[in-house]
Parts: sequence; C-alpha cells; structure tokens
Amino acid sequence: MSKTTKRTPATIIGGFLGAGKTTLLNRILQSDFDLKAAVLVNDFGSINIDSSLIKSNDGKVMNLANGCICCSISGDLVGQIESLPDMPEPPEYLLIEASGVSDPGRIARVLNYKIFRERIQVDAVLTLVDAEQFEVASSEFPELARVQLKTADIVVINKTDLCSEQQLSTFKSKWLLDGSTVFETCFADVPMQLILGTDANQGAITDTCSDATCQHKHHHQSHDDLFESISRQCVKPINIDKLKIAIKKLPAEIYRAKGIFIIEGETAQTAILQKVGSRTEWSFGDRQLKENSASKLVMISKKGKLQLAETLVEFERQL
Ligand SMILES: Nc1nc2c(ncn2[C@@H]2O[C@H](COP(=O)(O)OP(=O)(O)OP(=O)(O)O)[C@@H](O)[C@H]2O)c(=O)[nH]1
Repeated sequence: MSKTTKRTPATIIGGFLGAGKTTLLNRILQSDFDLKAAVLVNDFGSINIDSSLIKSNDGKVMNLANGCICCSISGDLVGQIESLPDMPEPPEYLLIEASGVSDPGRIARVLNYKIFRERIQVDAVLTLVDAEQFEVASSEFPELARVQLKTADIVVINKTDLCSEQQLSTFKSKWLLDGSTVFETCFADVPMQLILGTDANQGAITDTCSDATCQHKHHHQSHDDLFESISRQCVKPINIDKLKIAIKKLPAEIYRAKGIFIIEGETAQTAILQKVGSRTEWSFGDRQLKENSASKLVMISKKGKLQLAETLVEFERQL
C-alpha cells in the first residue's frame, strides 16, 4: 500500500450495554450530514442483533460478532479494514460500534497498530452513558465504567428523559473529567458536526505497538471474564403473549437482552425486544427483511451470577 494513501477517519462509539450506541449510529446514518460511511459493529453475543437494527441505506454494515474487539483482534477486524479501499465505493468515514463491554480507548489503541495505522485515523472516541441505569451498572462494573469514560474524547450523557436532575448532577460531579466535551441528549440527539470529523482524538493515542497480535504488553482484563452471553435463533413463530410473560420473568441478573421475534399470525412485522437493566421495551420491525427470517435472542449477564444455559431452557419452556 502506498504511503500517500489517504487514511479513513474513524469514530469509535462506545458505552455500556444498552446506553444508546445503535440509536446514535442510526441517527448518524439517517442524518443529512453527508457521510459516505461504513459501519463496523461488534456485538458481544455470538449472533449480531445490532446489525439487523442498523438502518443503513447502502448496506455497508460489517459484523464482528462473538466477543469483544478490544480483547482479541480477530482476523475479522483485520480483513474488514483491509477490504475498505477495495469496496466499489470506498467509504470516506468509518463508524465503529464497540460492544457494550468494550474499552473503546483500547480499540483506538489497537487501530494505532501499524497494520491499521496506515489505513485508519481515529477521529474521536465517543462514549455514551445511560443516565438512568449508570449508577447500578457502575456499581457492578466500576472499572469498566471508569475506562469507558476516561478514554472518551466526547461523552454523550444519553437518556436524560429517564433520569432526575439529581441523578444527572451526581453523575457529572462523580464521573466527568475536567475538560471533557460533554453533551446531554435524549435518543442520542446530538449535532453531527460536533461529533464527527472533529479530530478530537489528536495526540490522545500513545500506544504505538506494531504487532497486531500483541496481547501481553498492555495490562488488560478480558471482558470475556466479566460477562457472559447466550444466544438463540429459531424459525418457528412464537406466541407474543407467552413471550412477553417469559421476558418479564427473566432473572434480574440478565442486565441486557435484545431480540427480534417472528410472531405467530403476524406476517408483516417482527417484535423487537430491548431490555436494559430493569427497563424493558417492545417495538416492531419489518419482517420482510432478509435478516429477519428467524427469531434471534441474546441475553447478557455478569459472569458467574447465573447459569445462563439453564435460564434459557427455562425461558424456552414457557413459550
Ligand atoms: N427513553 C429513552 N430510551 C432510549 C434513549 N436512547 C436509546 N434508548 C433506547 O434504549 C434501548 C437500547 O438502545 P441501543 O441504541 O440499542 O443501545 P446500545 O448501546 O446499542 O446497546 P448494546 O449494543 O446492547 O450495548 C433501545 O430500546 C433504545 O430505543 C433515550 O434517550 N431515552
């Protein structure tokens, strides 16, 4: 590759499970901010639900499922990034949605490895915060909360419609670093020109390791040790009433669950589940989409809190 090849700017979108990363991504992709962007999505579960929920007009959505890209640099990541210049219309921008258990700063450091550095230039690390659930999540995972905020060039405090003034000011005084660029939003409604192409990450990356497989030089607790997930796909339509009852009965230890379900007697729509902490929401999707030909469910909990396989068996018994 020629040294003069223009590097593709990238924004890394991080933040805890359910904070609103996909919501922000969809906002960017649907905005009239003229961006020929490719999207890389890293779901923690072994099936990638987020990529089905991303409303990209041109289909440039690449999956990195099963694991956490900041913990292991898969051939997938190398391959996807290497393929960018060869796309029929090479993207002008790269949006990377980190999994909710990732350290987005570490992804930025990985992208500074020589193999990526020639192709990618990290424009900003953006961390979303779920203002409603943050207190609970950060008490369970304080170190992850700390790194996700510490490494952010831009912090978006999202879901302000669901939290009190008191919660907001406690969060700000306890967690925000002086000098951070901060936005407070509902449904990640943040002006695009303030978060994209800002070069906010200038000089922030100091790790210039050249070995993409290097794991040992950088202290890092694997997020696969902190969380576990279980996923299921099934083609048989599901009774929506039974499904909603079974979801309500899920143990509180399931911090995040998301799913797209084929419903009995419903030919046009799918039911979409979004459970974040104690909040569960249902909406509808388009059943005609190719990727919606089977129901998909992912559940994520803290490691060792629950027998996830047994929980899934019990869940399925109720359907
Ligand atoms: N009330 C409210 N809900 C929101 C807001 N932002 C996002 N949501 C909802 O929160 C849920 C999770 O949002 P996502 O965008 O999927 O979160 P995520 O960070 O991509 O989730 P993971 O990829 O699983 O970590 C969805 O039901 C969203 O519609 C907000 O500001 N207010």
